Amino acid sequence: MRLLVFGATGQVARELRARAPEARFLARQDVDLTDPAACAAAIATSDAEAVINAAAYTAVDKAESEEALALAINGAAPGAMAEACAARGLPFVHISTDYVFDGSGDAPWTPTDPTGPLGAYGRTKLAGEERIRAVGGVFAILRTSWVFSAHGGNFVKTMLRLGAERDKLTIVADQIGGPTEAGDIAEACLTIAAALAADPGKSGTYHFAGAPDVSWADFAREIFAQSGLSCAAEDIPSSSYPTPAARPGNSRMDCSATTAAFGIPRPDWRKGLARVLTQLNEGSS
Ligand SMILES: NC(=O)C1=CN([C@@H]2O[C@H](COP(=O)(O)OP(=O)(O)OC[C@H]3O[C@@H](n4cnc5c(N)ncnc54)[C@H](OP(=O)(O)O)[C@@H]3O)[C@@H](O)[C@H]2O)C=CC1
Ligand SMILES: Cc1cn([C@H]2C[C@H](O)[C@@H](COP(=O)(O)OP(=O)(O)O[C@H]3O[C@@H](C)C(=O)[C@@H](O)[C@H]3O)O2)c(=O)[nH]c1=O
Ligand SMILES: [Mg+2]
Repeated sequence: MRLLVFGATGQVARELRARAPEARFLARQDVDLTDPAACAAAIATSDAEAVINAAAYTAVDKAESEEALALAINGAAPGAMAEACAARGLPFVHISTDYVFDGSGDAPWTPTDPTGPLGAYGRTKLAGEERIRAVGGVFAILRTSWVFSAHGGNFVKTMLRLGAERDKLTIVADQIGGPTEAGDIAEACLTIAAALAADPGKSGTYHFAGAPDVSWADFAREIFAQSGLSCAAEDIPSSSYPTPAARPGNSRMDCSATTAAFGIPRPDWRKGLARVLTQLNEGSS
């Protein structure tokens, strides 16, 4: 299937490139997502059979002071992409986030649960979702969480850096979610694009996160254990780690509809972590 992908350098985009090298990947210099008309034109002039958006504004704390820019990239651009896809009947796969939820309770969020973002990044990602759903067409919004890979900036690479410098780190233990390897997300996007082309009736909003659900502190301990770093992770509450953006406490996501519709189970992130650490040791970062 001929694919057009927005994004080339990000965590998920790089994993898509590794799995679908023949696809067309649009980097920032090809199409800037602050220009919705350029996003639409790239689709209108393409011979692609499906479109994946793997680009976004992902700086959670910085978004608090740059919400207009984040909204252009995470809201207006995906809306323009969805319209251009719908005009041509092309399946559109878009990635969203657990940060659209308010983090209350401890039950896994289902795709139809009420949203309530706590910060600017989550608000702008929700705006993108809402524009895509309003357009309709053939689409899947895939909400994922806590993405890591050997490339780019992510929690695993932060912990490897800090864990090599320090004997002990204090890590929040009251935010619970599913770490997700970017390679697993790329695979899911490719499967979903093909499934949507075959059955447009599968259009909708879906969840995809690695299992099991853990705290960031649990995640850090597994990173230190698997990498052999002798650094302790001490549990702290979020209140002891103030950040510009508030993050959800409960980021657990119910992924059962994704498994039912597309046959994709929740991947074990501990295996994904092992693969990423191997890649990093081989020096492919
Ligand atoms: N990272 C995470 O933990 C999570 C991410 N997500 C979602 O998953 C998706 C993929 O995220 P991830 O791979 O981590 O993203 P990254 O932060 O690794 O990469 C973001 C990508 O978006 C591109 N981009 C940003 N601004 C623009 C712009 N103005 N014009 C063109 N391209 C732009 C970047 O290009 P450049 O390199 O030029 O800056 C980069 O390729 C996003 O939708 C994100 O919201 C969901 C849950 C968790
Ligand atoms: C470095 C560090 C972080 N933390 C905490 C802060 C935060 O609550 C948590 C994770 O920090 P990060 O800044 O890596 O995470 P953050 O950038 O908020 O990650 C989010 O990114 C966006 C794009 C998403 O969509 C989300 O799913 C999620 O992955 O760890 C500590 O408690 N101690 C530390 O030493
Ligand atoms: Mg971050």
